[in-house]
Amino acid sequence: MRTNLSVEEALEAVLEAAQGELAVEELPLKEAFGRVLAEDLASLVDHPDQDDTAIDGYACRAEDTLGASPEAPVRLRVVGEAPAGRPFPGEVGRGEAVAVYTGAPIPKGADAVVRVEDTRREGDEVLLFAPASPKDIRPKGDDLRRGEVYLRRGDLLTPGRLGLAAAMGHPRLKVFRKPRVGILSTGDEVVEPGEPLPFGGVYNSNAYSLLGLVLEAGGEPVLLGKVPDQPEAVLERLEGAGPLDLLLTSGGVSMGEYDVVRKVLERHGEVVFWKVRQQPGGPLLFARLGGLPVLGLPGNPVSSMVTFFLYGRPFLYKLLQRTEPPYGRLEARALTPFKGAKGKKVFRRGVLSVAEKTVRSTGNQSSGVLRSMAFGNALVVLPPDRDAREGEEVEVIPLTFVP
Ligand SMILES: Nc1nc2c(c(=O)[nH]1)N[C@H]1C(S)=C(S)[C@@H](COP(=O)(O)OP(=O)(O)OC[C@H]3O[C@@H](n4cnc5c(N)ncnc54)[C@H](O)[C@@H]3O)O[C@H]1N2
Ligand code: MOO
Ligand SMILES: [Mg+2]
Repeated sequence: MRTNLSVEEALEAVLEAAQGELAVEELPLKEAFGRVLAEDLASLVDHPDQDDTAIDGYACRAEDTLGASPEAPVRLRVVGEAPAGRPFPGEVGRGEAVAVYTGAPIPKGADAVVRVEDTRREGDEVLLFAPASPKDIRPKGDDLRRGEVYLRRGDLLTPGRLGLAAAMGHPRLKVFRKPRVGILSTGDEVVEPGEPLPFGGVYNSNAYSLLGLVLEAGGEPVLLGKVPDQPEAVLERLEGAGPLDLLLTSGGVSMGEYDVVRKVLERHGEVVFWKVRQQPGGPLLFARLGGLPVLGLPGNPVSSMVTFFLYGRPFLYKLLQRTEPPYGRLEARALTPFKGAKGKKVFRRGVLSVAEKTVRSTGNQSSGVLRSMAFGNALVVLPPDRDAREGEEVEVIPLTFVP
């Protein structure tokens, strides 16, 4: 077993365990939102499929309209119309115009359009107060070209990308199966919300903040409930967990006599590492139980969330072959001081303003104060042995869903 790893070493070990291909399933478009594509998608069509008009107006020949102005309007004969979806069947000749509506193909013979606001209709004729121009013609393939790949294996299906898949003509999409992530809470003191809280008890918040984080990262959470701090109880629940791609346990990984998760995994599994030089989350444990990777998250509510974010989320991204990194990084100016720690990389919770490029502390930074994760939107990263003073530039990891 390795111990006292750096954050980078720990991440490398966790990612090494994210092996194997997730099965692929085919879903109709309406069920594919938020899923990850398992295939490259090429467009089945050109869009627009031919030159079309971006405005409501008249299509004509530009050379017929040169110099048109309110003082010297040009008069054209209207020979027909082309609403979107109903192309004009004929051809536009000299001195002629066709009434066109946004999205309609440009009629044969025309090479320019004038907006309806710059015209006046007079029966079969139209007066143009401005020259027609080709700038409002959207060329064929302006948006999409047939055969070109616009979405790739590993791309998350965001609203825009789901629409793009539809625009390319695909009714069904191949996506990766969601990785199944077990969530097991441990602790004699842990009680489900809704039950009376005994003296010294604490409501089980970890299961639900982890559930949210798993969903956000594209996994399928499998709630395995809560077990007391007894090795037999932990083992029994783990063995009955069903097929999983990753198991999260919360609590029971530190130095205490009743920190049984570590003991169970040492005895019945293989502990890959225990303890990372970071705060919060220092007691993090990573193990294998049979073939199953297990992240033993420290029980403190902030610690379990931060360690999932830093290790569990990249694990799931790798399994899902995501094209985007699991989180971004940026620099911001500290509006408050942030306290570092000796020999440890520190992740303080902050409120980041992207517009101002500033970050301030959420206040009480104890690992037991979950409000810092509920109202903070970023982690402020401090290298070992470094405090940040007010006004200093600091590294920040936004705690938001990366598209
Ligand atoms: N002597 C030492 N004591 C501790 C150390 C250490 O290095 N030496 N490390 C501290 C750090 S850092 C952390 S983090 C915690 C980690 O503790 P465990 O993973 O063993 O977790 P527990 O002892 O079971 O619980 C810790 C804390 O979190 C609360 N908790 C647990 N589960 C939940 C839950 N599902 N929902 C809400 N809150 C939960 C629990 O009641 C405790 O207050 O150890 C330090 N100790
Ligand atoms: O590292 Mo513990 O995770 O601070 O409270
Ligand atoms: Mg403990």
